[in-house]
Parts: sequence; C-alpha cells; structure tokens
Amino acid sequence: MMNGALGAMVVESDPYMPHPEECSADSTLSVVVVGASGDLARKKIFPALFALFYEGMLVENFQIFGYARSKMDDEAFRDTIVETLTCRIDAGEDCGKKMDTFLSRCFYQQGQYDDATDFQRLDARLSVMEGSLCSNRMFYLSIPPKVFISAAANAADQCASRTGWNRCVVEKPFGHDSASSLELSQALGKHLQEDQIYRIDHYLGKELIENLTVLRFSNLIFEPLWSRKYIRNVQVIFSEDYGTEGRGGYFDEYGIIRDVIQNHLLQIVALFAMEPPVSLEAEDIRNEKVKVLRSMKPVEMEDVILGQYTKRVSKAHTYPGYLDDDTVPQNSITPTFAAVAMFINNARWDGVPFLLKAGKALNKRGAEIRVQFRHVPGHLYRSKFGADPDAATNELVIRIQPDEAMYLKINSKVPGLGLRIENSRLDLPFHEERDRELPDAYERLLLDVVNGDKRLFIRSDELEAAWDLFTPVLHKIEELQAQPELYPYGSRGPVGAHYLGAKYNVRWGDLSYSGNGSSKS
Ligand SMILES: NC(=O)C1=CN([C@@H]2O[C@H](COP(=O)(O)OP(=O)(O)OC[C@H]3O[C@@H](n4cnc5c(N)ncnc54)[C@H](OP(=O)(O)O)[C@@H]3O)[C@@H](O)[C@H]2O)C=CC1
Ligand SMILES: O=C1O[C@H](COP(=O)(O)O)[C@@H](O)[C@H](O)[C@H]1O
Repeated sequence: MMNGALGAMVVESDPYMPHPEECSADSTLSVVVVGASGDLARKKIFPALFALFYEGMLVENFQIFGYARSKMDDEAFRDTIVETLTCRIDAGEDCGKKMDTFLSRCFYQQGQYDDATDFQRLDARLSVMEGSLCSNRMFYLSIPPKVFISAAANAADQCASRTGWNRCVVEKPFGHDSASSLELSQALGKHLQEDQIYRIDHYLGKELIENLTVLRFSNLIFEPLWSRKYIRNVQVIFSEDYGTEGRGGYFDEYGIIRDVIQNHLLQIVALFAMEPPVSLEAEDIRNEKVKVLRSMKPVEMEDVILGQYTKRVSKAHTYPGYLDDDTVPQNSITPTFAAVAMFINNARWDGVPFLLKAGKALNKRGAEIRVQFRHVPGHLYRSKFGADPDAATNELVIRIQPDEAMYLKINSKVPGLGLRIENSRLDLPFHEERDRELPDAYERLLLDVVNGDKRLFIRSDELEAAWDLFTPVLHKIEELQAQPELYPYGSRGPVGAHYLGAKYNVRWGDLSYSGNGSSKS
C-alpha cells in the first residue's frame, strides 16, 4: 500500500496522507504519466502540466516522467510531447525558453504495466533525480481500464515515495456497471488508500462548472428560486459535431450513456441540485452531492431514447457513419446518442424533470445547462406573447463550452412607442473584456491534485450511487438488444428526444425557434 510499509513520514494509524506542506520547503515533485504515449496524455495532460509550469504553479524542483510500453528515449519522448504544447498564455513572453526548460525536466521510462521490475527501474531513476529532497509523487493512470489495476499496484508497491505524499489519478471509465465498479474500487483499495485516489471527471474542472456553485451560493437572487416552486425543468445538454474518430474501439464497449451521461452530466446535476454544503471543504461538498444522487430515481427504460449516427454525403464531403469506423464491430447497436429523463425524490426537486441529452456527430459542439422557470402566474402580458407561453418563459443558460457564458432570458419592453415585449438576455460572457484564456479543465484538476484538494474529484460512494442509477437500465438495454434510432451525421439527433421532452412538457431549449424561424436559443 502506498506510504504504508514504505512511508517513513506517515504514522500508520493516520488514515490521511501528508499534504505538501508536510514536506519542508525543500521538496520535490515527481509526476509520472502512465500511458504517456497515448492520446489523452499528449492532448491534455502534458499541455496542462506545461501550462502550470508556465504560470509558476509547480514547485521549483520537479520532474515529469512518461511511462509506457512504446520504445522511446528521452529525446524522442520530448519530440512527441512538444507537438502539443502551446504558448497560449502571453504567447510572446519568453515562451520558447520556458518550453525548453520544461522539456528538459521531462523524461521517459519504457516498461510494461504489469512488470514489477520495470516499475522498480522507474523508482530508481526517480530517486536519483529527487536526491535527498523530500519527494511527493503523483501517478496519472492514463491507460485503458484493463491495465489499471496492475499499473496501480506496481506504482503503489514498487514506486511509492518513501518521504512525501503519493497520489494516484484514475481516469474514467470507473467500471462498466455497479458490480465492475465495485470490483475496481476494491482492487484499487488493496494498494491505495481512498485518500490517495483522485478519480477524475474533467467536466468538474471546467470553468463554468466551478462557477455553478458560486452562482448559486454567493448571489441572493438565485438560491430562493432554486427549487420545484419556481423551476419547471432542468436540461443538461452535451453535443459534439464529430464522431468517434479513432476512439471507436473504446467507445463501442461503453456507449454514450457510460461515456458521458453517467459521469459528466450526472455530476453536473449533482452539483446543480445539491443542498448548500456546510463549507467549501471537499468532504462537505461531496456529502451533499452523494445525498442528491441517492435521492434520485434509477432511470427507467421508458425514459430513455437511444440513437446512432449514420453516414451523410454532402456535395463537399462524406461524413462516415458510426458503423463505417473500422474499429467498430459491424452491426453494432451501441448508442452514440441518448436522452434520459431523471427525477430527484426530495422536497426541493420532487416532480421536476431533469432531462439529460448527449450525442456525437450532431449539428454543433456544445455543452450547457438550461434552467426553465415556471410561467408567470396570471401572466398580465399574456396577449403580447401569442399562443405560446414558452415564448415568455424565463430561462437561465449556463454555457459550459464553447464561448463560456451565463445568460438569463427575461422579458422586457422594446424601446419606443407602443407596447411590444421581447424575450432578451441579461448576459455574462466570459471571454470578452478578459485578457487571458480560461485554463483548461486538466490544468485546474492537476493543480488540485498537487494541492491535495479533492473537491472536484469523485468519492467512492458518489461513484457507487451514480452507477446504481444507471446499471438497471443499462442491463435492460443490453438484455433487450434495444435498437437505436438512426440519425444522420451532422443532424440534430433522433426525433425520439422530442417525444421524451413532450412526455414531461419540456421543450429542449437548444432547439427552440421563434415563430419567424430564427434561433432564439
Ligand atoms: N482520450 C481521451 O480524450 C479521453 C480518455 N479518457 C481515458 O483516459 C485513459 C487513456 O486514454 P487514451 O490516451 O485515449 O488511451 P489510449 O488508447 O491512447 O491508450 C494510452 C496508452 O496505453 C497503452 N495501451 C493502449 N492499449 C493497450 C492495451 N490493450 N494494453 C496495454 N496497454 C495499452 C498505449 O501505450 P503503450 O502501447 O506505449 O504502452 C497507449 O498509448 C483511458 O482510460 C480513457 O478511457 C478519458 C477521457 C477522455
Ligand atoms: O470524457 C469524454 O469527454 C470527451 C468530451 O470532452 P470535452 O472536454 O472535449 O467536451 C468526449 O469526447 C469523450 O467521448 C469522453 O470520453
């Protein structure tokens, strides 16, 4: 177990690992990215580490090790990661030099994930570099699930720091259903204390998701409205305008519910709907999230719509269907789109539909939360809005990406003579008037790991509760071999999603159109 037998600085009875401050000022940080040759490592993890270094967020003494089976030396490794590093912050200022310094601290160790000796070699190299300094080690497991356990075991048993903290970041998928997730947790628990496990859900690191709790709990005007009394429905919508492209092999084993809805979207719902936490401490927030998840009704088959995208040929381009991906089995019925209706059986949310929708290869890329408020009772201005009461509904939109923004749709008078009323926006854009780009989710989350802040990571009981909500319906879908509704690449997705909305009197906010055909979403 990490820092168990080996942990000279840890008292055995203390269930928590020491925090960085427990190493003196002269500490060193080693980050080991296991699966360093992979897509996620190159696209997200190394760029985020570089951004943290660039912003001066890493300690003075640090080293980054890539670990994977691919044959490479340090130089070849640096050549592969440099391609994805960008000087996105203050591009002009000294970036090239900083990049060179960063790269000079990056090293590569080739090894198998299940070979103890290979990890001992890594440990030996780390120890040489760390010298006599107190050393903290972070292991980022950026590998496919089937090698998770062996890699975690070897990192913990062969490669743990003997002087400082050891933390292990685990990427989703955290299992396939309740049983496999429990198995995974138990297997990890043989080598790591829960306190050392950082289950990452990168949606929790997105700027607007961090802002969701600030919006709710630091403004007087929202919290009083935040319940069934004023909120008619809540929609959490994720769409991508590209298909599985290259990840079909992984995706086909999971499908969109496991890939996006059971984790990213459900986490958003939990944060959105939780009661005010006692404090901003990680455990207080996670206690509230788990309570909401446990109050939710497991998803029922009749509240699920499934879809799968098909080829679309336009004049300029042929967009491949899901089944055209070579890594996807022929005749696969794995859903690339799903819409589900969920309910929270507690006093605050009883009867309010939470509609979640996620799809690949749709007409646009975006992620947003839409909160539709109830109609104004006895609406004095009813006649000004025509027959459609939804045209006058207040709606709060939290756009997670792209172009992060929050806006509230309100009704106001069109200036001038007469009394025309329009539905317009109170807008809080996040890009305009700000001189820097927003940090990527992985930057925030990696910094949190370094700081030992677990607020934005999933606790094991949250994970269990999340799987309990989806496991029965996922099994049912498999048992029934439920056929997804086909939709063309680049379309708005299956029409079934509209029927699901209609069943609960919900009109999807992202697809609303005003009478004259222009988008008002
Ligand atoms: N890519 C993404 O955008 C996202 C990924 N994730 C998760 O992050 C983790 C890493 O993802 P990603 O980088 O895409 O994964 P990859 O498929 O790119 O795999 C990462 C590395 O693992 C090794 N590997 C691949 N297949 C096997 C295998 N069958 N047996 C042993 N080793 C293997 C390879 O390294 P080598 O051969 O050199 O050992 C590969 O470079 C996964 O758990 C994924 O689900 C989560 C969210 C998004
Ligand atoms: O976890 C995942 O997320 C990505 C979408 O992440 P984003 O930050 O680019 O919105 C998704 O494409 C992938 O299928 C899923 O595994």
